[in-house]
Amino acid sequence: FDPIVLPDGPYSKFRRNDGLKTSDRSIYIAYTGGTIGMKKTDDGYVPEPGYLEEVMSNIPNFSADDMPSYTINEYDPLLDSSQMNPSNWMQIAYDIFNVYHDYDGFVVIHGTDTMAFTASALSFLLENLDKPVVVTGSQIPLAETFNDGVFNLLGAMQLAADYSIPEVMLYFDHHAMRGNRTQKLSAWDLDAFDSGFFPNLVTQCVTTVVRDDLILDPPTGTFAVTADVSDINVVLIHLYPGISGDFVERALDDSTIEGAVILAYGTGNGPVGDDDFMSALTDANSRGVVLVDATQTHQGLVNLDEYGASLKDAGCVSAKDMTAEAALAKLIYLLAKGYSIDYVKDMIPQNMMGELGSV
Ligand SMILES: NC(=O)C[C@H](N)C(=O)O
Repeated sequence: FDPIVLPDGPYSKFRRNDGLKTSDRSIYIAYTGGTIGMKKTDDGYVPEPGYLEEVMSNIPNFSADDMPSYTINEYDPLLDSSQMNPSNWMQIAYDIFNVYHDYDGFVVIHGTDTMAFTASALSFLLENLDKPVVVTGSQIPLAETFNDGVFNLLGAMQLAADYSIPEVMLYFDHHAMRGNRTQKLSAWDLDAFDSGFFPNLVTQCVTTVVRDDLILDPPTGTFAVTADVSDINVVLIHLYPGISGDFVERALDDSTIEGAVILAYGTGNGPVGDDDFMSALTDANSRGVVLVDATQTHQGLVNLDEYGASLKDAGCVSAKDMTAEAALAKLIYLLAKGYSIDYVKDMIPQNMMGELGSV
């Protein structure tokens, strides 16, 4: 990007400009678990209650003058994010809902493994969000001398306090991305997340660079959490060479399944010449299962009209350039809202929360 043409932090229209100092602002931290707060033991890293807050209190940066005051709600139990399911997304959504009017912004401390799923889900669940929600964590625990957690958490906290960006963001390695565009690309690199074709919303350089032009417009409605996704049964089927119709049929053979994301190749392709495979999908579609074709690639755009035959012939609708995480979260959310099957199919390829479409 060109720093000359982009709004520098202080000039961003989302910079809070009410004369208050950062230290006069308060943020709420929902601490769900993850490596960032883990303690080293003889058995490896383990989440330990109270430990993250203790480590934070020993790092002066967290109580510096240019930091907001904060309240930490530590979840019980603290979870490795690989243990999370949609009912944990609801726990976070209701948690933020309950204290929404008491804080300037929100940070969700979360494990990295399923962070992109949670960030995607929250972007739909937190309806009419007009305050920042910043999801973060780290690859190395905060308690280690060399760690990425300290900058991730400091950056997330300042962003939640100083900017009124009305979005769920994922902050990692000095940049904030739109949450529902992110994927975890590395279990090794400290720059672990990326938002595909979609540029970073905020980049922490010597100053903070904010892409005002990309940030969602503030909502007109009232903040609410109206969908409960805890019990929605949706499956994700990752295509691979040799996948059989029998496998797909068994994966979908459950009357409680309401939807399926088919994680297809490249621009949404699959083995359309395999009649068993196609009829497994066609049958599910005729039973009312909403089938969504999303790409396996990190940068891709599903185009079901590219070739003569496509998964559209079996009833799939296009997730366009949505990530698998966003497609799954959006499908679950729309089904939880109780919309008709036709309406859900209609909405999947349409932009709702900035999750799809080019800039
Ligand atoms: N870096 C991490 O946070 C990974 C951890 N397994 C988690 O997702 O909770």
